[in-house]
Amino acid sequence: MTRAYILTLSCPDQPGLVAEISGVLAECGCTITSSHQYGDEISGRFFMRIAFAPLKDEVTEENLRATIAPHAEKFGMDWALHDAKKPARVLILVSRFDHCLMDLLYRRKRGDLFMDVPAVVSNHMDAYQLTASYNVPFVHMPVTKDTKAAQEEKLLALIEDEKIDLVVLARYMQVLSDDTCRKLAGKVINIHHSFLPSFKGAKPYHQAYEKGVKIIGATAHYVTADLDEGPIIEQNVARVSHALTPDDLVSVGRDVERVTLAEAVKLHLQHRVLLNGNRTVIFRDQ
Ligand SMILES: Nc1nc2c(c(=O)[nH]1)N[C@@H](CN(C=O)c1ccc(C(=O)N[C@@H](CCC(=O)O)C(=O)O)cc1)CN2
Repeated sequence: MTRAYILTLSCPDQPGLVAEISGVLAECGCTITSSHQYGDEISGRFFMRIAFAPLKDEVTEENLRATIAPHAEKFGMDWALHDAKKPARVLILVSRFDHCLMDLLYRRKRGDLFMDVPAVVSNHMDAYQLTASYNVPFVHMPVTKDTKAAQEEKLLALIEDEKIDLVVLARYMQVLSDDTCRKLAGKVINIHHSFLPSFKGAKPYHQAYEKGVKIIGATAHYVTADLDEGPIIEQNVARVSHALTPDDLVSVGRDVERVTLAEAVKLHLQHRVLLNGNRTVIFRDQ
C-alpha cells in the first residue's frame, strides 16, 4: 500500500522555513504532493501543511519523526505528523435532532469522510434507530444536573478506551464542563445553529425570528469552556424572509447545519485546520 503522510506546523515566522522543511523531506527521500503555507503578519506566526509520500521502503513514520524533530526544535515549531492512510476514530454526540448525525454517517458510508465511528453517544434515545441502521454502537448517557459530572467522567473514559481522535457535537445540547474542555482541547467540534457571533445559546432560531433577520446561518467551531466562543472552522448562510415562522427557520437551518458541520469535519480529518490563537488557518485544496 502506498504510504502518505501530512505534516502540519506553526512557529514564529522567519526566512528559510519552507526551504528547511522541504529540504528535510527531500533528505528523507520523500516527494511532496501538496504544500500550503501562510505567514500571519499580525501574530508573526508561520503556518504550513505539507502532504508527502516516501519513495523508499526504509523510510518509516518513526524515522521521519526522528529526522524532523531537531529541525522543528531549531525553529520552535509546534508540529504534528499524521498517517494519511489511517482513518481517524470519531465519537459523535447527539441529543434529539438527528439531521447532522445522519449526514455524517451517510458521508462516511459513501467514503466522503475518511473516519471510523466506534460509537454514537446521546442523552436521549431519539437517534437510536438511525444509529442502529448504520450498524454503529449507541451509548445512552442521560444527563441531569445531578448526574452531569458523573456522565462526563463516563464520556472521558469512553474517549480514552476507544482511542478517540475527534469528538463531534452533532446537535448535542449539553454544555461540556471547563475541565472536560481543557482535557479535550482542539479535539471537539460543535455545530452551532446560528451565524456566530450572533444568537449564541440554546435557541438561536427564535432569537433570529425576534430580530427579523433576512439571513440565518450555522457555524462549526472547536469547543472551548466559553460557550459558542471557540475558534471558527466553517460557516454558511441562507436567505430567509419575513414570512417564515421560527419552525420554518429551524427547517431551513437543518440543511445549512449539516453541510457546515460535514465540511468542518472533513477539513479537520484532512489536517487542513491549524489553530492561530482563537482563530483558525484553513488550507483548502482548491
Ligand atoms: N463547553 C461547551 N459545551 C458546548 C458548546 C460549547 O460551545 N462549549 N456548544 C454546545 C452546543 N450549543 C450551541 O451550539 C448549546 C447547547 C446547549 C446550550 C444550553 O444552554 N443547554 C442547557 C440545557 C438545554 C437542554 O437540556 O436542552 C444547559 O446545558 O443548561 C447552549 C448552547 C454543546 N456544548
